[in-house]
Amino acid sequence: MVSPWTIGIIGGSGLYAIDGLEDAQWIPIESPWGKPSDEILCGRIGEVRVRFLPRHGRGHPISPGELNMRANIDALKRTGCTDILAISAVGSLREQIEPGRFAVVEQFIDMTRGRPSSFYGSGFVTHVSMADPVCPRLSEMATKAISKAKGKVATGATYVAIEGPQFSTRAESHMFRDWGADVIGMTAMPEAKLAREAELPYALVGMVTDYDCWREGDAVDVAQVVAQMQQNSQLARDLVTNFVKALPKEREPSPIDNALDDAVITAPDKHDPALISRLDAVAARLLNPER
Ligand SMILES: CSC[C@H]1O[C@H](OP(=O)(O)O)[C@H](O)[C@@H]1O
Ligand SMILES: Nc1ncnc2[nH]cnc12
Repeated sequence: MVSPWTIGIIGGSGLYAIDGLEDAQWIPIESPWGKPSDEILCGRIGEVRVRFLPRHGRGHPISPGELNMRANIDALKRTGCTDILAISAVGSLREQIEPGRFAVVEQFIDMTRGRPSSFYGSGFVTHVSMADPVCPRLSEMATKAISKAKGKVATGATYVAIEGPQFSTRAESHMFRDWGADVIGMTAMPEAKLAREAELPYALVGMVTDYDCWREGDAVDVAQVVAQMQQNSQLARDLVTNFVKALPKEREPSPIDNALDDAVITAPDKHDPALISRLDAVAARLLNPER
């Protein structure tokens, strides 16, 4: 029996492939939002359909601020994803969240600037709730999958997204700690917002690669991140396999499946047909209820 789950995996720095995909094929997906980061690796693990997208593209050609996150989320939705598990390299802002540990993210602080952060706008004005930005069900399953892979895990983390591509200054790093952030990265925003706008439950696992620069004498560099990523990449792959294999047979509906209910404020006679046509995948449930 085919599973009701189709899991989108967004692989971050160092995670450019996953293990154990059957019938795997890289498929180019066209999106009205432009070019996704790469083709999507489509296959299945057991009965579960899996869609894998390397966030920065294979070989990491795309910088965080230049990622076309709208195209990425739209493309995952077009391949039938019901849910997204995203994985990111992160710096730690807490002594007890040491490099090598996985941090399951619960909240975000968005310090990115000038990135297209919504599918909606004039002609279809929409305000979704981001109070609880991740799907608790996916986060819990991810936590169990990390533990099963014998990875160390911290839950309930707050992720601050910076614009990058430069790492933070020490003053910023201290400020983010004072604000309550636990981990730092450059990519999960607006990715998580866009997933919510596309009614896709989303969870984020941070792979801690460094202590950023708030500790006396510490400063992060790419070599450090890559070395730690290499040490942990098998664990990250195991976590993905464990996560998919442990999905329940049934998929109970999630409130995030209906995130657009009560979110659209523009009157139907003021809709912009050009925008509506680009929303054919992300707002399909609302716009084509008979599908
Ligand atoms: C290679 S260090 C900085 C780079 O790593 C993280 O990417 P991702 O979240 O896709 O794993 C961070 O956000 C930066 O883009
Ligand atoms: N310290 C850091 N700051 C921003 N992004 C990161 N990705 C990995 N480590 C990071």
